[in-house]
Amino acid sequence: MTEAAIRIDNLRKTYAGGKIALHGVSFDVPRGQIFGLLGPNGAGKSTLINILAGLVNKTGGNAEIWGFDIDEHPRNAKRSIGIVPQEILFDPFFSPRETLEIYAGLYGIPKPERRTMELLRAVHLEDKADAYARTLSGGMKRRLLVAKALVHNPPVLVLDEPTAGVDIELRQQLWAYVRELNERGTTVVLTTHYLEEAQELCDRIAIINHGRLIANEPTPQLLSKAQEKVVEVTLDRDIATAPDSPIFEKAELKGDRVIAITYHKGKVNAGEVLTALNGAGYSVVDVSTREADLEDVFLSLTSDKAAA
Ligand SMILES: Nc1ncnc2c1ncn2[C@@H]1O[C@H](COP(=O)(O)OP(=O)(O)OP(=O)(O)O)[C@@H](O)[C@H]1O
Repeated sequence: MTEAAIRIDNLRKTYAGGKIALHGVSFDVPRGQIFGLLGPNGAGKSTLINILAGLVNKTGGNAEIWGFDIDEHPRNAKRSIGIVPQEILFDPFFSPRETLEIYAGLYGIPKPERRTMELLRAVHLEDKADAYARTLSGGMKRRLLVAKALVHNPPVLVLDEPTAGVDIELRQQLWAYVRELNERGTTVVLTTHYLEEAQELCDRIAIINHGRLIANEPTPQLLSKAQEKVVEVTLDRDIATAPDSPIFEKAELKGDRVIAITYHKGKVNAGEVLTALNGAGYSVVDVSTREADLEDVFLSLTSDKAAA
C-alpha cells in the first residue's frame, strides 16, 4: 500500500468574522519527498499547517497524517508530524538540553529512548547543550527549533518559512541537514514565499493562492513555466484578434494594437518572435520584453484554471 505522508481532502477554513482562508484544498504529499508548499502572503499556508498541527480547527474537509485522520486519531496524527514554526519561541532560562528533555517528556518518551544529544549533534549545537537559550544566536535558536520538532522522531517534518530572517550560511546548513534527514527517510514539507528556495530542494511543489490550490506538480515541470518570457509589441495598425504562431506559447491582445506574446526562452528568442510577426504581415513599431516571474506563473496558472 502506498499511502501518502499527508493527505488533504477538500480542506476548508472560515475564520470567525467570515474570512475564508481555505476554499476546499485537496492534495497529497507523497512519502519520502521534499515537498514545497508555496504561496504569497496571506495565501493560507499557515492556516493549513496549523490545522495539521492541531492549533486551528478546520471548518470542513479531512486531513490525514501518515494514514491517521486528524479527527479520528488526533494523538497518532500529532505524533507523526514535527513542525518547525516561523516564530522563535523558547523559555530563555532553559538550555538546549533541557528544552529537548522537556519536549521528550511531553511526548511521553522514556528516558532511555530519548535522543537529546544525538539531535543536538545533528544540528551542531552539542557544545551549546548547557547554555541558556537566551545566549544562543538567531541561527542557533532556529536549529534548536528543528531539533525540538524531531524529538519524537516523526516521519514527517514541516518547516514553516524556515529562512525568514536567516543568513545565507545558515540557510545552506539548514538545507544540508534537511536533505540528510530526507535521505534517511523523513518526508519534508517546506512552506515558503520563494520559488527559488523551493526550486533548490523540493521534488514537488504545490502553490496556493487566495486559499485555493493552483498548482501541484513536480518541480521541473513547474519551473518550465517560469522559463517563459513575454514580449509586448505595438503594431502600426489596429487588429481584431491576436496573431498565432507555433513558436508562441500564448498571444494576447492588450489594446487595439498592442499584443503580449509569451514564448519559451529555451526554445526561441525575441528576435525570432518579431521575425514571425513580420513574416505574417504585421509591422512592429515598438517592443519591450520582460522575464516571467513567480507572479506570471501564478497568473498563467490561474488563467489556465479559468480557461479549463
Ligand atoms: N486568526 C485569524 N482570524 C481571522 N483571519 C485570519 C486569522 N489567521 C489568518 N487569517 C487570514 O486568513 C488568510 C490566510 O492567512 P495565513 O496566515 O494562513 O496565510 P499564509 O499563506 O500563511 O501567509 P504568510 O505567508 O503571511 O504567513 C489571510 O487573509 C489572513 O489574514
